[in-house]
Amino acid sequence: MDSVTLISRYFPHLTTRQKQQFRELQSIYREWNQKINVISRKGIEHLYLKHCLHSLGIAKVCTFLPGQQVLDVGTGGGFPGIPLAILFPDTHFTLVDSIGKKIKVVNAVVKQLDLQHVNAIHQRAERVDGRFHFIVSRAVTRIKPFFHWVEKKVIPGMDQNGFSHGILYLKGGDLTEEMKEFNRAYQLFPLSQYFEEDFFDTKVVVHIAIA
Ligand SMILES: C[S@@+](CC[C@H](N)C(=O)[O-])C[C@H]1O[C@@H](n2cnc3c(N)ncnc32)[C@H](O)[C@@H]1O
Repeated sequence: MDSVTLISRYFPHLTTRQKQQFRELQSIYREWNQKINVISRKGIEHLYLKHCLHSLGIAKVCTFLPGQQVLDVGTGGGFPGIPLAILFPDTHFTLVDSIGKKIKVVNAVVKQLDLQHVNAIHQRAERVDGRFHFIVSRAVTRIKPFFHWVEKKVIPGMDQNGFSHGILYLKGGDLTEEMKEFNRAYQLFPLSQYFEEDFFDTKVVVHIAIA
């Protein structure tokens, strides 16, 4: 199944421009990954399943609205921020990472895809200024320290769909211990309820409401 067919299967309303942007990602990452390693070799082979579709799991849980601000913490090569930004062209995205060369790759992707609603910053998450409706992330740290880094950066409230602002974190595997140390309410959304590939069997989105 080619790249866009996989994404379109679960997101059937993509525009021609969005399909083209997803299609272009593979060659852009292949080219940049030779200079600066941001995705493992295996990851590049499975770019659309393990990086793009996984990132878009967040979109199955929450539809970002025009004008909302979303922060991607520890974006690395741009995940989950870049696929989400392609899907939501009217939402503003800030992608941060503490490693400058990763932000260099993200900036190249942003430029090549002409994603004018995306801003990439070389910064530690704890030091980012600004306030956001949602904070997204994958594979950066445990939920408890992550929450302390970012909780004050969320604009408390609820969107017009009744979904609380807050954190949307992509996690996998057994979360029992990790969530036990986190003394706050949260909700888990298993991605297997949206995507049928085995890869998603243990994957979840953790939503921490800051209302
Ligand atoms: C394993 S990578 C994950 C990258 C990307 N989120 C993904 O899933 O492909 C973790 C990233 O988090 C970044 N990172 C770790 N601590 C950070 C912090 N305090 N502020 C900003 N970035 C951080 C690292 O530089 C690294 O790029």
